[in-house]
Amino acid sequence: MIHVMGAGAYGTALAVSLAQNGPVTLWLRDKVQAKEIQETRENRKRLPGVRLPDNLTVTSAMPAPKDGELTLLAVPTQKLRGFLESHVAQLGRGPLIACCKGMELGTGLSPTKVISALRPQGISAILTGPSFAADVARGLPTALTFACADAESGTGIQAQLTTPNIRVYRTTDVIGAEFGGALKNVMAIGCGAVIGAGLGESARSALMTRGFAEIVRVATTHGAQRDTLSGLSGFGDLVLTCTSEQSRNYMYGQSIGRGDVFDETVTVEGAATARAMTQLAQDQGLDLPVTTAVCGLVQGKLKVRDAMDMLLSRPLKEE
Ligand SMILES: NC(=O)C1=CN([C@@H]2O[C@H](COP(=O)(O)OP(=O)(O)OC[C@H]3O[C@@H](n4cnc5c(N)ncnc54)[C@H](O)[C@@H]3O)[C@@H](O)[C@H]2O)C=CC1
Ligand SMILES: O=C(CO)COP(=O)(O)O
Repeated sequence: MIHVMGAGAYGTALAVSLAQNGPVTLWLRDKVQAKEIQETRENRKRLPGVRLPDNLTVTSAMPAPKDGELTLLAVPTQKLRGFLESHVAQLGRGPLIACCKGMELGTGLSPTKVISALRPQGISAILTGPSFAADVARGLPTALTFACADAESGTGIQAQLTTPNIRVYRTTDVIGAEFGGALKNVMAIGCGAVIGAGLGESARSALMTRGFAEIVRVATTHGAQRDTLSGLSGFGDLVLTCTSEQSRNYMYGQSIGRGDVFDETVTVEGAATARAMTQLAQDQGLDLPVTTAVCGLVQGKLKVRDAMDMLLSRPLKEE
């Protein structure tokens, strides 16, 4: 049995795909909604048009995972601490696998660090990489990174997370996987803003590339390996998110660029992460020009043109 916590778009999609291997429980906090999804076999709110397989059970009763059973945490990064504070005692001693991308506002902590802070014993790991929920749920091919500091346990979990349409690669570089996944969303907001403001695709390419250099710089400063950042969870997800209109971060950026209002209920991880990383950069004396510019955009303190001018007028240097 695999347990998935959070029936948002991604939690539901992962549950659907994993159910190809065996029984899965999908937990959500709202009793009425859980009953409706379990009965209609569809998560109309978050993942419309996808029929849930028979061996996927949707419930609002918190399951009690047995030792060794995997629990996937698919709530947004900024909600992870609150979720764990309420439920960590019930989750047992099995591996807890974050399926979210971001850094926590206020602490600058990554998802696995938040998990370890609330449950110091046991494995905390992360599943990340380029994949839209709708693609995963429809059985389209995807490749993800599973990062677990313990190589032996990681190998076993990698096999359990692999499904007919999700090919899972393994790494022990948790820091690299988490920084790549968190910061690609920040860059996607910036790229969306560039396109929304009509600055052109050449400008977007410049921003993506310099954004990637920034991700590598900050992540390696924190101990990440370059290879991880060039892989699925870094470069791979950056490309997907900065170029696809399926991405909420990218579309949020576009709305900033156009000066439109964006639906505040939509999950946009990069907005809080830009603020968390800008704070971290200030505390640690790091230079993160793109992230800082995106932070200015999401806080409404900068216009896209001014942000671009700021980046373009920095001192000239070697690439
Ligand atoms: N949607 C996608 O295509 C992908 C999403 N992700 C990541 O997955 C994570 C979740 O995103 P989505 O599922 O798309 O978001 P979503 O907005 O579709 O759903 C979030 C869910 O979390 C639940 N939730 C919020 N706070 C909670 C709490 N304290 N306790 C229990 N449940 C809580 C909400 O009720 C909602 O159902 C994010 O970090 C995102 O970056 C990763 C890859 C793809
Ligand atoms: O992380 C994602 C794709 O890998 C989903 O991106 P958005 O959260 O921007 O929709």
